Amino acid sequence: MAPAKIPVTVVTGFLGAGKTTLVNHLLAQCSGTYIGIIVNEFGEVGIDGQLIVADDQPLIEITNGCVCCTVRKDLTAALNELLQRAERPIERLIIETSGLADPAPVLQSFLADAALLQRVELESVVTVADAHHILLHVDDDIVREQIAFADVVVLNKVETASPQELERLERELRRLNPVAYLIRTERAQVPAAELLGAKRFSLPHVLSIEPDLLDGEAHDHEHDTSISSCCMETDGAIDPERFSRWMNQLVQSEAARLMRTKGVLNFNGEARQFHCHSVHMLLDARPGRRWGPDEQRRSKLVFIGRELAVDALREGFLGCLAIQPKWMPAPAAESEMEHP
Ligand SMILES: Nc1nc2c(ncn2[C@@H]2O[C@H](COP(=O)(O)OP(=O)(O)OP(=O)(O)O)[C@@H](O)[C@H]2O)c(=O)[nH]1
Repeated sequence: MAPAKIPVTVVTGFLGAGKTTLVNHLLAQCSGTYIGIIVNEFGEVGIDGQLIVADDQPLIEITNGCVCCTVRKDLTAALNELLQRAERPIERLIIETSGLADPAPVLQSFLADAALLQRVELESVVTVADAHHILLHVDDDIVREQIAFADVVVLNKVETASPQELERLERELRRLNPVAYLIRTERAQVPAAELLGAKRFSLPHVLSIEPDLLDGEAHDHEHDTSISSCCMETDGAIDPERFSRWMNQLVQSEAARLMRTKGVLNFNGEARQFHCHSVHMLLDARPGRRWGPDEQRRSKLVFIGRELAVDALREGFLGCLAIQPKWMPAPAAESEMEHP
């Protein structure tokens, strides 16, 4: 008898919707299950790999592009690598796409790869929608595709919207996808049993949206090339007050251009990491895990947006160092990329 196929859940949704929060919540509920995780980030420097709490679970981070195009081959390679290097048989796979990924080519990677299809089975596509921001982006092709392809839509951050707004959002989501199972959540608190184990993926449904999906070469989606990312990194400790002041000002002054920041920070004198997020003007910072005794305490902050003022961002970030250099050095590392 052929071995059972490994169920795969694809978690998608726009920048900052709550995908990593959802993945962490699912992992926390499935501590007895050996789950392989692949996480893809838009920028060159990965942060999500550090934000996902996957202590004993195998995790591969794909950076340097968007999983739906430039690194599509990397996704298949990452899947094969996970399956090979796992210490014991993987029971389930979760793939978190970048917030700018078109889900169609991601699904294509599975459905058009005969060898992979022998081993894995798409169980469901879960799209996280941000109740606070979805209407800002709902006209973007990528967002519409993410919703249209969903088997489940998790309408997250519901505490930020009124009951009337939620009704309106749900009508909009239903218009884009009349068949998806819809769940309202705060902090992506979905019982794992509602998402994992329920086979909801429907090939006829995705083919009705993208008829040539099974044609391995087809790849006709468009990207918003005006969105780019850059990352600042430093080994110097960050002053929490300076940083908080700077970030608060930044998300307001750059509200039109800055869509997302996420970072892991080494705050001066703190034994724990600090995780900082902004989604447009919504700011969130909270302590993360303790730094390891021999771990290099490197701060990383990724910015995603339109026409990012990279020099000003770098200057602002270095201005948060606890010990200000006498001369302003180039940051330890800095990278920029544009959406292909
Ligand atoms: N207010 C509020 N914030 C939330 C909720 N769920 C998640 N967040 C916050 O939203 C921010 C983004 O959450 P993530 O889970 O990192 O979002 P993501 O979709 O993985 O983001 P990308 O990887 O950039 O696409 C974080 O600060 C979360 O703590 C929620 O229900 N309400």
